[in-house]
Amino acid sequence: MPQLRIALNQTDSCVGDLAGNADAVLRWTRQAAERGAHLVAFPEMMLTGYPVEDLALRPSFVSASRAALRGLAARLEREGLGDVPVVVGYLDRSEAEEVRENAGQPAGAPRNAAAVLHRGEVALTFAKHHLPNYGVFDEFRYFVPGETLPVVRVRGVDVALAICEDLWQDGGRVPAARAAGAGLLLAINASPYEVNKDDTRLELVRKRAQEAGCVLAYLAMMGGQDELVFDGDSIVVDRDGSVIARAGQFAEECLLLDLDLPAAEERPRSGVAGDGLRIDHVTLGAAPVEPYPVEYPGAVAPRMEDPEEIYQALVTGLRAYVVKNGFRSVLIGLSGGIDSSLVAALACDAIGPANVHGLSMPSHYSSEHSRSDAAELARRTGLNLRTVEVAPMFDAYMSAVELTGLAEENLQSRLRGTLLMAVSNQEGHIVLAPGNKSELAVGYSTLYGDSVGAYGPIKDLYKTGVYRLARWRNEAAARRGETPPIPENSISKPPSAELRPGQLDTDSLPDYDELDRVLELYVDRDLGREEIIAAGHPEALVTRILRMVDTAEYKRRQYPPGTKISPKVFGKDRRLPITNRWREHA
Ligand SMILES: Nc1ncnc2c1ncn2[C@@H]1O[C@H](COP(=O)(O)OP(=O)(O)OC[C@H]2O[C@@H]([n+]3cccc(C(=O)O)c3)[C@H](O)[C@@H]2O)[C@@H](O)[C@H]1O
Ligand SMILES: Nc1ncnc2c1ncn2[C@@H]1O[C@H](COP(=O)(O)OP(=O)(O)OP(=O)(O)O)[C@@H](O)[C@H]1O
Ligand SMILES: NC(=O)CC[C@H](N)C(=O)O
Repeated sequence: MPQLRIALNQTDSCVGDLAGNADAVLRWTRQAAERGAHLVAFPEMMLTGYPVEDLALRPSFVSASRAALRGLAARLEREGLGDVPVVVGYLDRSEAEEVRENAGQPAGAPRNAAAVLHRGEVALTFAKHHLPNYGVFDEFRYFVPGETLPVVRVRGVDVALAICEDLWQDGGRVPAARAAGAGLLLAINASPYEVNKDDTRLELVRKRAQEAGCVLAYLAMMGGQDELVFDGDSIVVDRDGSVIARAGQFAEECLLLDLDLPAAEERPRSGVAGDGLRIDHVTLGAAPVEPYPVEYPGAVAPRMEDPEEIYQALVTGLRAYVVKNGFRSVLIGLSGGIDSSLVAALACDAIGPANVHGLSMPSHYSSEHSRSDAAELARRTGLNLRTVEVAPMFDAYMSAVELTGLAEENLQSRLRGTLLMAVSNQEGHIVLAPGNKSELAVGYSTLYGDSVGAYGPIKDLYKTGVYRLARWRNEAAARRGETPPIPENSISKPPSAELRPGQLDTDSLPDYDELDRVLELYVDRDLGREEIIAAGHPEALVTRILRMVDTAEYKRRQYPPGTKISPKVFGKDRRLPITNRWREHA
């Protein structure tokens, strides 16, 4: 049986940074080649970053991506790496020639593509066959599908290739790989993180390997792009579905693996492999390979439990947003409450406490513990804290305009928002918005007040989840013998916006346990009022919560982007009209 040493590079890339991403491909390829790899692979759209959204519609960007691909092939050859085939995702457009073969595709339409680079040339290109068009994906808007089954023969093994969604939908490249007699199916992916999705992916990959009848290598992207986090977790499974190797979560790494694979038939199969996919077969001349001293049998990296996994996803998303947008530091309004404290802990873990700045902004109604808990948080984490009193500004406003009730309450919040933006402008930190998913759902925040900011690290985490993660982070620190970052009082005291004397969240909202249970059904599962009541929730409560959610759409639209961790983040996953007279409730 021929042996193939594959290098699955579970790497990060940055959207639009063609030069930087090409450098990364070169760097990782060199390392893999030095370790004797026969086939090197990178994630979906590695060269352009993923998702490129409407950049796909800009011909200049498509041309630049194609040029970068050719440049990369030439560079690999120049640097002595040309003999190792490299599979890399990029943005392409359909060619006139292919249009004739794939009847109906418009010439020049963008393609979510990948190429095999070898000996200075682009040896083979292909496009994703199944395009995802749900949730955060809009690939029908951008791409035309590929209609081939790409197969490369490397050291006597036929390797069929696929891109992400090609595995998620039935038919297409998976059965075609079997029909073509492939010895390995290599799928390159950019699969956004969601809670429990690692389990779904594992089951999917096992099932598809059995259907394809060969070893399946699932290479995942790692990193973050705007609201999306890519958690890594590349997997290789045998044809019977058993796991051979699994990479770590939330880390860039090369999964290097020796595989014994069936030798390809002498004459490559040709024609249509199934589902109308034409086999596009290329035999790559393999370089003579020196016997290599080390073996790479494959290992399964340990899995994280849920709270740790979610916490790491939030850290990864926040770090990626800050760093990729060219910032070094963040600014947070610190109230001593649980939301801003958790955001501060995440920020300290993402970019280091020296780069985290907190502003305590007490007003007339702020409690003493709002100051002391913020100070304690700073002491525990080492972040930079300063205090700016809001009261004098508030008094100046109140002497200029007559404000009462909510207008007066919200003024404090807006003064804080203005202060945060002023310090951001002055010192160059980006402001983090501390709103959680429960607050966003029911509109429990002040427009241009506590909702100001560039990024919302916990916007997809319900309040009950905020408590869970805060406790987990403190316990994890204690287990390691470190100081737990979040003051115990911030976790145990009742939540309050502190905008009027003695105000508590429970004055305006149901108990968070109850609220979050209903929100999960309405927001995340799209159930209607009757179904939610039938699930055992009191009618009056359901009506009240649904009304709050429905009337807060305008606020959510103005909320900053933030890390997606659920299957339904507010924004791309859940798009509702603002002007909307449909109500579930009477
Ligand atoms: N459909 C629509 N499309 C566009 N705009 C719409 C709108 N409906 C109202 N509006 C506008 O929205 C305004 C009302 O929204 P907004 O000004 O936010 O004020 P509002 O939602 O009335 O009050 C803020 C709420 O957030 C609570 N809260 C909780 C936690 C923390 C904080 C904090 O600030 O620290 C606040 C606070 O206790 C209060 O209940 C209206 O004055 C109107 O101009
Ligand atoms: N005294 C304050 N100093 C600085 N920032 C404040 C102050 N009061 C409120 N804020 C800002 O407004 C945000 C909204 O307050 P909110 O009460 O919703 O959150 P929290 O105080 O962090 O947590 P909790 O809701 O559990 O009390 C805070 O997270 C914080 O960023
Ligand atoms: N990039 C893709 O095609 C991703 C779609 C796929 N269903 C996933 O979430 O993993």
